Amino acid sequence: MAGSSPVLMKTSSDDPFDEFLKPPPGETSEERLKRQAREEEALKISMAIDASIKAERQARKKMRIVRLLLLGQSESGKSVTLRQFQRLYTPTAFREERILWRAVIQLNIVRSVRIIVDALNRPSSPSISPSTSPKSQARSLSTTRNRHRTSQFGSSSEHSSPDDYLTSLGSNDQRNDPSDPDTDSEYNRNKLCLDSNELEAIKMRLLPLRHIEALLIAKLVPPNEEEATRLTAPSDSKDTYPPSHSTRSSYKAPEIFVRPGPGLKGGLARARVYYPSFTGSHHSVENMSTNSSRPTSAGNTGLETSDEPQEVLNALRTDIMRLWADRGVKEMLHRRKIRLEEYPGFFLNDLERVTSLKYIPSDDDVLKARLKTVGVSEYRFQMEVSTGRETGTDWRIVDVGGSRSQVRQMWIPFFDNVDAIIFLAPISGFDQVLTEDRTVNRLEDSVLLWKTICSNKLLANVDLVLFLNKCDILEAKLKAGVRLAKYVKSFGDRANNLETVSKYLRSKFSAIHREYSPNPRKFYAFCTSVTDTATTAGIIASVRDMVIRQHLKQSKLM
Ligand SMILES: Nc1nc2c(ncn2[C@@H]2O[C@H](COP(=O)(O)OP(=O)(O)OP(=O)(O)O)[C@@H](O)[C@H]2O)c(=O)[nH]1
Ligand SMILES: [Mg+2]
Repeated sequence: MAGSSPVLMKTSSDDPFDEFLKPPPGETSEERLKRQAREEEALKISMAIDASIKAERQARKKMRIVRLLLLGQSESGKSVTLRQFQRLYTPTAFREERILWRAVIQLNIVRSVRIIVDALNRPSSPSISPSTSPKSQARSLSTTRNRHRTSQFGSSSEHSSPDDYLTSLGSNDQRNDPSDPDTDSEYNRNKLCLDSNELEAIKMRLLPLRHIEALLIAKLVPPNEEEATRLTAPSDSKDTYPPSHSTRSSYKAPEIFVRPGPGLKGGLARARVYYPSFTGSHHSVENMSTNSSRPTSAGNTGLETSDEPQEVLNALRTDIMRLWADRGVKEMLHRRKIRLEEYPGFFLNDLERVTSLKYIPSDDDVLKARLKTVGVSEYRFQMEVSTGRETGTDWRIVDVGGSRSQVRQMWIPFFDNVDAIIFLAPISGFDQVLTEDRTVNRLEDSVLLWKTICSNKLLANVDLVLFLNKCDILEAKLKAGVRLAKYVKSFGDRANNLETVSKYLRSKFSAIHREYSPNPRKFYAFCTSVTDTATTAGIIASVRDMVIRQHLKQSKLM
């Protein structure tokens, strides 16, 4: 039927726009000129729009967005690495935020004191000795490397974390057995340099720290963040975390966390100290800023604060220092394999300074402070220190929670579009187990994770940078006589020093990288102590250059 319409017949054979664009019938020459002027103007506008779209596209191309992902098990040093980037490349924001970390450091100190006091109050347990525990049989990495979630090196940790240690005690029924001849209280009565009256008096005077701990948790943990305050009892370790655990008199501290992003800043900000005056604009990155937080100046070092936790810590510092300096306490901790110096957030050797009323955390303090990450967060910043090719680079660094309970699958969406990954393997943990799963050796967990990351097809073209981290702790441990060969049989009788051990472990990680990478790619590895500002600055600069290079390479491929 359509063919019967003369009009449609006409338009279908000619330009369909002719009918609409042809000059109006009877147009005068004056009208034609006006119309043509209008059409020219419209064309100009249209071309200007096109040009601006093109320019915007080019600008977007020029504005480089570099994406870096930090991966690794819990306590591997991811957040510290992020803080190092902040310290180096957004120093103004980093400096301004230092004061916010004071509450975290206060909490870290309170926890260290509680670990000591609690250990003093407990009878010792022969079953925790690595030599007597059946679980402590060291097994070689090579024989069990393919088994998931099994104890390769023994679940008894020679230098376990506080939670490991206290939990293993908690599961021991001999704890309150009065017939146990080798109790620490007995030991303390006989051997402490502080006499028992002094010791009891100190413990009594330290009691207000419990209130301070509760206060700090209330300040740091966002409202409605229940998970942050509950005791972390992984479902697969019921034996060591019985449900009745929280009602015990034993101290099993939940690790305080604040979610990254606004949660982190908000939590820190709630715990901030108010100074009579503060300065300045805030250069913080977008997702770290909160409406409620006005940064205090870290420069006001001469001002005293009204901050209850700081005042209480200041008032109790002599007692804390006496406790920590006491030879008997040291011996007791040594016998119990509690190496507080190696725990995250250790500040007991800096008490004089960090409990001062005028205390402002230093860069090093911020890097040493321990605050667990939960969730995944993107940290955005532009380098304040922008030289040459870094100009205009917009960095996105993703920091994730590394514990197994953090569901590591949450990492996967961040694999897309990533320029490089820094994978942190804390190699000092060769004789430790995971806090969240005490059947898994920390080094083994790192190796398995590394294997997973290397073999991931989504990451086939992503450069992987390996930080064999916590080399400072590793060195101290090796010097103290802890032998790698006991936990990694294949290490054999090689020299038990930092150089040999780190080289050996590096070669193992390199072999996995070679074997499991879907495509051949370069292997970058550094032995790091990311809390150390001097050595880490150079490493971070190398990583920055490498990431930028990789980013440019990827851009050209696109
Ligand atoms: N001595 C020493 N301590 C380190 C090193 N790296 C990290 N730490 C400390 O270890 C603790 C844990 O570091 P984080 O950066 O919080 O660990 P994380 O990987 O972010 O852990 P999650 O947030 O639980 O996934 C902190 O108290 C750090 O100060 C290191 O190389 N040497
Ligand atoms: Mg973290």
